Amino acid sequence: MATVIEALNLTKRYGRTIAVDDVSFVAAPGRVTGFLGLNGSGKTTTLRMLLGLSRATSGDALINGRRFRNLRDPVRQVGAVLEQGVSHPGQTGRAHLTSQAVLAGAGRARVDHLLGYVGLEHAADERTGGYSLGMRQRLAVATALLGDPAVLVLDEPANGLDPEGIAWLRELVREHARNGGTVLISSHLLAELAKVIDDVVIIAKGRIRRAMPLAELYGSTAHRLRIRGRDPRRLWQALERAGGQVRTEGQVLEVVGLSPEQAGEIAFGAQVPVYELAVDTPNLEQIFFELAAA
Ligand SMILES: Nc1ncnc2c1ncn2[C@@H]1O[C@H](COP(=O)(O)OP(=O)(O)OP(=O)(O)O)[C@@H](O)[C@H]1O
Repeated sequence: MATVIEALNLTKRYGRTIAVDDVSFVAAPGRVTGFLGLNGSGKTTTLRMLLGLSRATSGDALINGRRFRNLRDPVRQVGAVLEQGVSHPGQTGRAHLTSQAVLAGAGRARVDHLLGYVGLEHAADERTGGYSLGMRQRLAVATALLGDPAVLVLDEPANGLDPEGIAWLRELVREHARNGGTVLISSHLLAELAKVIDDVVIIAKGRIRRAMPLAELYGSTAHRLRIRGRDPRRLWQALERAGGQVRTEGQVLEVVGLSPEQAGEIAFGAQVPVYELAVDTPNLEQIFFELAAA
């Protein structure tokens, strides 16, 4: 069955601090939802409530309509990679996975399959204390997948992964969603995250700033032009007269509020030869910082 993650007016207070303030969003099946926030914005607190590790002050965090603690067989429904994955350093990767497999009702064949799937087959019998951060992340991903859950909650899963590992993770996440699964993923690697997510939820100071498809977020953001001409001052004045908002980076003007066609015509009308005109496509990092700082 398709499984939805829902936060409904979720609030968490620690004394006078409101860590999470009336947060609502949905992560839908068949889609990858990015959860973005600066340090201290309330991401981890939200995810912990979702996973039954912390109790909401008010509101609800639901997986398929139920609170985590009311889920039947939670490890078969939800797999999670949280920061600082837990494995005993003296245990081998295989032993760790095998002990966790008992909880998930998974057999040895599944353990072997997952060790291969996450690329740890060669290190499976080494102690995890000797694993690199990236290898520990791979083991955490394997652990999350043990019960073959429809929902994956991944908090900074790319930590410590090399470029190959990041590409592997991207494919894993996309495939999970293609197969109808629900993925909620947080990462501070925004350019990478933008390649993998369908929907975006941005949280700042405990409150949701945006929750929408990524394409819609891009569409709602003003495109920025970069224009360089022979006489920047004259060009600036002409663009402003036509309603553009202009900033400058030395010789290059940054313009919001005009199309490239309009800017080109305005420059022509002002008799300023244009040497360069480019449209900056909105990028997640830029949009995020503007929203997170506001
Ligand atoms: N156990 C706690 N007791 C008191 N305050 C807390 C506790 N846990 C979190 N907070 C506060 O709640 C706010 C949100 O913290 P949270 O860890 O959820 O942020 P975050 O977005 O996950 O940050 P990071 O990216 O650094 O993990 C912060 O102001 C933090 O100091």
